[in-house]
Amino acid sequence: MFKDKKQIKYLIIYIAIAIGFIVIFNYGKAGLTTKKITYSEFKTLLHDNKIEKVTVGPSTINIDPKESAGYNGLTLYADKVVPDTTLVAELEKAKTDSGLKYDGAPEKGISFTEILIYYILPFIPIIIIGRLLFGRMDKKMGGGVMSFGKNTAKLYAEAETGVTFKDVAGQEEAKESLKEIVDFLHNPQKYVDIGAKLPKGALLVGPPGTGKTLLAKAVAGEAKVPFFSMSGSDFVEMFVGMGASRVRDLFKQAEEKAPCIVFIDEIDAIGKSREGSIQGNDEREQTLNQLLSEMDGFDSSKGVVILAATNRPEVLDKALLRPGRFDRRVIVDRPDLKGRIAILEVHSKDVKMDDEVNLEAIAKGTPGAVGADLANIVNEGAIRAVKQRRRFVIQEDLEEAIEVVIAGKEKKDRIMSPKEKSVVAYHEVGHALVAAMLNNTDPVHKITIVPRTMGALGYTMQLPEEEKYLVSRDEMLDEITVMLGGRSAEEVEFNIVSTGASNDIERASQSARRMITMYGMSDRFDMMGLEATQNRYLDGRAVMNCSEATATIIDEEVLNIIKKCHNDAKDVLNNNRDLLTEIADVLLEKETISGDEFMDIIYKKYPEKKAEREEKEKQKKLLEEEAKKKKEEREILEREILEKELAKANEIEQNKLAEQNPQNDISSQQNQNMITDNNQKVEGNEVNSLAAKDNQTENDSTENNQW
Ligand SMILES: Nc1ncnc2c1ncn2[C@@H]1O[C@H](COP(=O)(O)OP(=O)(O)OP(=O)(O)O)[C@@H](O)[C@H]1O
Ligand SMILES: [Zn+2]
Repeated sequence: MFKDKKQIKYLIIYIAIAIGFIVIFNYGKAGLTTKKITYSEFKTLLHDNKIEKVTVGPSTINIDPKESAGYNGLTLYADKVVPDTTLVAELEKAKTDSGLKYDGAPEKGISFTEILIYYILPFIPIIIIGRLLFGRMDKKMGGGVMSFGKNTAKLYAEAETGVTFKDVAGQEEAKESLKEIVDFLHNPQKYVDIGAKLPKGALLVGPPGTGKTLLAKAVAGEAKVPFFSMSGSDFVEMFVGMGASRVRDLFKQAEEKAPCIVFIDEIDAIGKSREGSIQGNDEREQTLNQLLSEMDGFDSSKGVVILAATNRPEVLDKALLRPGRFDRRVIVDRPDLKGRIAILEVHSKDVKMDDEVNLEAIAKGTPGAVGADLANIVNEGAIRAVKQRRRFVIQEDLEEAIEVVIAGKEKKDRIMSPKEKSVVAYHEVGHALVAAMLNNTDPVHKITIVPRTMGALGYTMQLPEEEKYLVSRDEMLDEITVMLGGRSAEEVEFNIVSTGASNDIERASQSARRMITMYGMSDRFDMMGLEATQNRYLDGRAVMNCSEATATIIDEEVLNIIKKCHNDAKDVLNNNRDLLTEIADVLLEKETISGDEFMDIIYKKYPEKKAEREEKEKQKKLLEEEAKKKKEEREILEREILEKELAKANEIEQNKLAEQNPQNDISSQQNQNMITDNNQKVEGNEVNSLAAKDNQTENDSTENNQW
């Protein structure tokens, strides 16, 4: 009920004020109109004839003094302590002397007026203050203690996000599909007039950190409309029925502020499919139903557009994806090389960089990284520059930042025994050497045995020479062999096995399994699909799709692959014991060696490898040039086709106009312009769809053999 400390603080203040009021009122009862005096003082007043009236009760005596007694109208009372046998005689005497009135009274109960004054009245100001306090709190924090249903909780509203499409880099396809929504928000009437059905919602789908939230904000920013955002998990937080009422409130607010963007992050938290859940989750279902009916209910011509983000589109309820709801799907995938360069550029805009900094190299070194990672790398680099008292970020800062983001900070103070250090060195060189000797592997970029905070005792970094969208069977096998090369080196050199290879083993087994179950790379099962990806955008988790008997055979096949690769790795290392020792010694001495240093040692023994590498690089350059030329040719061709079509369309249109209206030259001219405009738009779209790449991200792009 109390969501944070602030709320508890308010409650304490409230109670304190309440107690204060009660004390004041009760003090008033005791001390403001009555005064206690001693029994002897009472007797003195009585003898001096200064009393108007006395009422004798079982335990107290109430006294109304005369004005001459000087008590300013206070009522007095005294405790009746001792049995006073002469009291009645004295009262009788005073009655004759000065007309005193006296009476006996039973101990009286509390009268209704007293209850009203002393016990009810004080609560009125308390209630008023309480309402004021909590009312204010509601407004500040939304949905506070006194208004459970009213939703503003965690609703995050921005009048203007200030984010534009320029801030989102490398998501060109996604931006293209969202531009339409921006245009619609700018000018809904245009669409209404022509009778076009307007988009109600779009679903942004992609892995975490690729910029879905950023894109949604950019749509709002470009259209200059308010941005409401809420996370799916906030809807299903508190009590049953809350979620639905929050949805209702959210839409009510949005309609008041239309045109605007409503962004629901993690929509899978409420939008999970209702089928298949036997138990059912009433709260979530209610919330989802409310969302569906709100989406159906609102009038899209007002200009409310709902954007939702998820990285698990496959679990969403089909009803959410039907026309009129989230019928558009915008893929926000991991950026490719070009995208990564662009993202790095965006984030280094406000960072002072040395002229030598090569962002392309950084982008090449981070296959698989998403926008959030890259933003993080630039920032880590800047922090490192500050630490080293430099005014500019240099390439080295960024290189180091990549490693910090991948493997954690260096832990130079960890002391390892020389024996352990040597095991780690051989392990890493094992990975690197196997990679260098096999044909279908990525070049080694760096080998290090400086421990890192994220558990790595050392690692070997390989970087692909170019963006890869497809991985062949041979490449997968060689990759597995490289992963197993670390442990193999320990065996070959020390004839021991250690716990250090657990991560290698896990990844190798996973790759081997996928080869069989998902990629159709085994003879035994041919192209039979045995596993289905469940979670393409999150972690690629898969579910088995076969009988138990088959699963047993799959295990056998996985084991066969692993055994073969393990043996291959050991063979490579046994054949190159000299290199293994030499490089391990260098690594133990230097702790980190670069890919070039490493390859130089290899080239001494295998000069032909050097020639091979050079040949490869030459080929690559040629290919690049060819691709560039082809692209230019294609553009020229497209332009020619377009021009021809344009001319044809103009001709037809002109002929038509001439028939209809032979005199009116001006309007025909105008129409011609319009046609040109339209055609230009077509051109833009065509170029774009041709440029759209088949962005296949199946390959495991992190190639760091952590130990
Ligand atoms: N394409 C991009 N261009 C520029 N910056 C980006 C891009 N993608 C991500 N970022 C950076 O990463 C941060 C996090 O991105 P964002 O929160 O939008 O990711 P998301 O896809 O919504 O992630 P999640 O699914 O975890 O919510 C952004 O604030 C931004 O700094
Ligand atoms: Zn390893």
